[in-house]
Amino acid sequence: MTLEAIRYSPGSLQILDQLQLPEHCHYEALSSVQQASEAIRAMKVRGAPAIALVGCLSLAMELRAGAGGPGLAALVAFVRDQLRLLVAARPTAVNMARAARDLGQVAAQEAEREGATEETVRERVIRFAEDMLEKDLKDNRSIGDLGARHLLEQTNPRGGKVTVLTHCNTGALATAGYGTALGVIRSLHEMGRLEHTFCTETRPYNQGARLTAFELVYEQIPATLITDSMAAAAMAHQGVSAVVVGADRVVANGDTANKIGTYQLAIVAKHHGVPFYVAAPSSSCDLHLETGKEIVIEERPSQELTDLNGVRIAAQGIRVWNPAFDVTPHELITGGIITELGVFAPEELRGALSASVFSEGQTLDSPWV
Ligand SMILES: CSC[C@H]1O[C@H](OP(=O)(O)O)[C@H](O)[C@@H]1O
Repeated sequence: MTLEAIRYSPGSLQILDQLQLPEHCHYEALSSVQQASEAIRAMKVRGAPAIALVGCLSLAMELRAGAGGPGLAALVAFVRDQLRLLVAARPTAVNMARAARDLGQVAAQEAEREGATEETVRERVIRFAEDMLEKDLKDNRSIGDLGARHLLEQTNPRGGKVTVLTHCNTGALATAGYGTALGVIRSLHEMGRLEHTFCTETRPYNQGARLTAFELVYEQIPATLITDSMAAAAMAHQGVSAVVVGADRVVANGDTANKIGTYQLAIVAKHHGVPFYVAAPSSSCDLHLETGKEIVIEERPSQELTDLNGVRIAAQGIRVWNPAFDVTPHELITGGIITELGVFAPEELRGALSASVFSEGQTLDSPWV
């Protein structure tokens, strides 16, 4: 069994407080959108898919408790207002914005249905949010298996094992379970084809050292922790077969926003001829944006860089730049973009996804919320 970032049953939502990992496994109960928004902003829960799941399930909790209304129009307006609050919590990952658009559509469409009541609107939205959990887990298993098979074909035709380098945390702690890039590593391990994993510590939040290392040790997957600055040397001397990272937003031309440090990994991988993969569900793809230049990059508080476990490690008075993400140009994504629908070259993405990413009646430029 993998670790659970989210524990949900009708009427109960808990998140594993990832600020306390790996020392303490503390689950925090959430019962409102405001609480979820604050937990997401504080990065108690993080990871593009997990952010969307916790946000939507917190709205389900409120609706199950009878929030919103009275009247259908007021209820739909309430749903949309709550979703906007969640989308505003962290701007770079697209998953929450996509889920907000979809949930808003579900509420509005049900409210317009002949015979609709407040109860049926609440039920439709709750069910959509709950179904997201199972879909994410199913998508991640597809991403893991499709990515593992593609990576093996591209890097190791002789049937041996491969060594993969990954960045940040893209595992069970960033999703409903199994993970995206870490899902590929899990699938390689299950196939008996994983020689070793290198995980970068991923300063300044240390998702790699605190979360990915925790998941890999927990499941006894062979892995070595390295600093972000060791990645080039690892690719030069440690037999790295491929780099696989996650994504917060993949745009139409394949440019990808992901955790800060991803861009330089892609440059180093290119230099060493190491295939560079992005693993992400289609819900992390945003065909509304043409290139990565349009992606809003979140900047986090300077204390997250200057302090470590509440102790200041940087000189007082120094200025800080702390972007949480960077953008990797599509031409550096040489292995491909691994989704639950298949593995695509960046130039194939738009055609492959545009027919399937948008729900009925959505167009390429449908507004998010
Ligand atoms: C499958 S998680 C995708 C993505 O989210 C992480 O960012 P954060 O920890 O700030 O939420 C990281 O960029 C992962 O690659």
